[in-house]
Amino acid sequence: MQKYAVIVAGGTGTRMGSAIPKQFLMLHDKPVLYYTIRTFLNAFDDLRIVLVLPEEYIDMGREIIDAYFDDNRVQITAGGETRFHSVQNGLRLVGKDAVVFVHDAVRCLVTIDLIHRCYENALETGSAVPAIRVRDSVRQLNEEENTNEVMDRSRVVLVQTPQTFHSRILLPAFEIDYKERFTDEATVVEAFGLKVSLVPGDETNIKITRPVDLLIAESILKLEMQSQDN
Ligand SMILES: Nc1ccn([C@@H]2O[C@H](COP(=O)(O)OP(=O)(O)OP(=O)(O)O)[C@@H](O)[C@H]2O)c(=O)n1
Ligand SMILES: C[C@](O)(CO)[C@H](O)COP(=O)(O)O
Repeated sequence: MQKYAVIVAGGTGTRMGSAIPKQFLMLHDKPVLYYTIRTFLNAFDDLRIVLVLPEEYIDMGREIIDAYFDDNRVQITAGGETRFHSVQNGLRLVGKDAVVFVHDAVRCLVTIDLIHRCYENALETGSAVPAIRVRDSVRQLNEEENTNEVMDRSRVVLVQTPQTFHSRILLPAFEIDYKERFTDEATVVEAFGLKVSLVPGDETNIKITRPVDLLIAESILKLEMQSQDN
């Protein structure tokens, strides 16, 4: 089975507030993007990457690929106005009979185990959406009455990437017109009329969104590097 990872790095990182988009910030001694690409390439020898970048950062992205990776395995394309549009652009380079991982470039601590778990589940059921349980109590805001009420947290999960699908599901699903609720692939596939299957995500598979996330990622990476040394 062909395997593609569409790695979306087309955002500008407004919540991070850095001079360059967060996917290019340094984590330890390499750009955030480097770790994401490395893990996917190491997960399967025959996996190809479609890297989606902001138009104005394509040269910077290409420099990272040239410096660290086999550029025969990585294709670059330009992103769009929202994450949905960036995924749509990336999917144009994906083959028809394949398993497709769609992954946030800024979830750079993704593990090979999680990628394999998603692959196996997508082969079996057509989809795999990683998710973790919530640790905090959860409340719902009722805007109309300006009130709030507790929710049953055992019925709530936090959704991660790589969201993984057979291309025969994902490609037609992404022909749909954009809606604001399409914050991930699962919402698009559901709008296409299919259910998605959840798999256990990883606590450490965080999305670097705000400056504090970069500090957390740095600490997790340090721990991982220490455990590899021992
Ligand atoms: N038009 C966009 C917007 C986002 N992304 C990517 O989608 C992932 C998750 O998005 P998010 O964390 O929201 O990144 P940004 O949009 O860059 O951040 P912000 O919302 O703070 O501006 C990131 O890897 C980001 O680069 C993308 O490819 N194209
Ligand atoms: C795809 C995602 O990472 C799943 O949790 C998330 O929906 C991306 O959201 P963002 O607002 O674009 O960061």
